Amino acid sequence: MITLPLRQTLPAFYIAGFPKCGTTSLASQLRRHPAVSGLAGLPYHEVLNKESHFLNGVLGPCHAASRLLYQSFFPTVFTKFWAENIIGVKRWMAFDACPLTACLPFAANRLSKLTPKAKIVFMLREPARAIFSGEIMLRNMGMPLQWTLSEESQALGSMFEEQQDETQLWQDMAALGPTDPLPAHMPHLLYTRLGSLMRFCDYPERLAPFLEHFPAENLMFIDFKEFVEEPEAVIRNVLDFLGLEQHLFRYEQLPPGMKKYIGWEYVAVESAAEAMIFTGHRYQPYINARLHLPEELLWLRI
Ligand SMILES: Nc1ncnc2c1ncn2[C@@H]1O[C@H](COP(=O)(O)OS(=O)(=O)O)[C@@H](OP(=O)(O)O)[C@H]1O
Repeated sequence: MITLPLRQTLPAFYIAGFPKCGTTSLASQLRRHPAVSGLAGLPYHEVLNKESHFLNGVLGPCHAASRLLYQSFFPTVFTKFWAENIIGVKRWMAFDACPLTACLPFAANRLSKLTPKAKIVFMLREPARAIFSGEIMLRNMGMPLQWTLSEESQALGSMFEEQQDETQLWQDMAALGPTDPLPAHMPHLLYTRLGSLMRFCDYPERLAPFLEHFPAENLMFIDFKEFVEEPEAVIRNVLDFLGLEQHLFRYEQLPPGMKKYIGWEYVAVESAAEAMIFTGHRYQPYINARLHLPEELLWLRI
């Protein structure tokens, strides 16, 4: 709070999603550009200077709209001064790479009020693999999930059935005004239910509010596969999209951010490779059929 008068910045751009689609890796690469800063967070974990969770209610359900509070996440005027006047970059910019943003139906409206000129990058990945990656992350964090994509399940259909409280949550989130308090149980339901992860991957529905609130030329879409295969080319496209100087960025290969580690004690999984193959084959067609991916997004399939 003491430093708040020095924190006058809101994001010039977002990596708004989607969860488990390579957002941490892209954010780490962009932070290496001298004109770019992430959050002024803590150094202990790769996500702490990457994603604010501001719209997810990290400051409490009533504080997910305040410009001043959002500014408190970003670096002070000293960082901007240093970058622009001493290093000599054209324009210094901060960004938030909270991948849940793209999943929140009220986010586009709020971001358009806070930062109408912002540019927004979305990374998309084949849904079954994104969901499986999410499951493993949550299990590794000790989450007692009631569902799994890693085991032969007789109840394939019912496992994917959305529960009433989830359906209600999505209706409530869609109806939120720009400064309304968030539903109190929102973070819990979003992080624990398979239905939520399925909704996250309903890319056309999730992207619709962003297309409504931002001009199309401010939005960029990245195929996770392309990012993995040609990282430097993709990053350089992002630099162009953001108007960042190419010559100030030197590409270096980094370890994949938030990489899956199958280490929880779960009897059905014998190896990460086996679990991946099994998941891809068994659930991928089912998930895609339920999501009704339109023609334009069929490239996401394995
Ligand atoms: N360069 C590269 N090559 C291969 N795979 C990569 C790369 N960068 C990120 N990843 C994979 O992306 C997954 C993590 O995505 P996110 O960083 O968006 O996750 S998070 O939502 O922020 O938790 C996570 O996927 P899984 O390993 O399947 O869990 C990362 O391994």
